[in-house]
Amino acid sequence: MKKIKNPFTEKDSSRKEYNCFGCSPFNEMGLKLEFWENGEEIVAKWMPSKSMEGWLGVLHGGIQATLVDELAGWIVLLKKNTSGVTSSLNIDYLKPVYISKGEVTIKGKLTSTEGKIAKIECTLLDGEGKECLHAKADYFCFPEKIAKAKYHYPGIEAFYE
Ligand SMILES: CCCCCCCC/C=C\CCCCCCCC(=O)SCCNC(=O)CCNC(=O)[C@H](O)C(C)(C)COP(=O)(O)OP(=O)(O)OC[C@H]1O[C@@H](n2cnc3c(N)ncnc32)[C@H](O)[C@@H]1OP(=O)(O)O
Repeated sequence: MKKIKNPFTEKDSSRKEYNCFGCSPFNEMGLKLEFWENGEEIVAKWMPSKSMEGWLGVLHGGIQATLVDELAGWIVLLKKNTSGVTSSLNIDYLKPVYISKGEVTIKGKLTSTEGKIAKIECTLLDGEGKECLHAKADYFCFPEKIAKAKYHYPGIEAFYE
């Protein structure tokens, strides 16, 4: 698997301005996600902690939703070569994600594009590899020019060494 570079950390102003709850390494409260590419799939691994709990021992469903939403956002950056915003997110919570089972894996891919909407599917596997969540996300994609001018999209080459 190929590690994806996070180009948003590289500007001088990043520490002050780059605060994405999902992926900024500078946001103390955030999830600090990092990403890998495996062919068509984008993959992240993340360690759940007690502070992210809902029901006793179970990873909060809102955090699970954030994990797949963030992954889908990066799938747009990497596979649509632009930036976008979540237009809809549908989640089937199939099994509880027990924090005690350790590191979860989130993976997903672009399945189709309908006009400005990228259709993305993601799964979340618990520490034992069991599929606990399946998500379908629709992402509204900005034209690349707008993404560059308004949304700090750095161009696809910035994500690779
Ligand atoms: C120095 C460091 C900097 C770092 C920077 C940060 C890096 C972060 C890195 C990585 C992050 C990636 C991961 C993200 C994960 C999180 C995702 C989220 O949480 S997203 C938030 C939740 N979602 C929403 O808030 C959507 C709310 N919904 C909407 O805005 C609308 O419903 C929308 C866009 C989904 C559909 O709206 P319609 O159906 O009306 O579509 P139409 O009219 O075609 O366009 C809407 C707007 O799009 C722009 N637009 C579209 N096409 C354009 C074009 N050709 N030219 C210019 N603008 C265009 C325009 O501004 C337009 O807005 P007008 O109302 O006209 O102001």
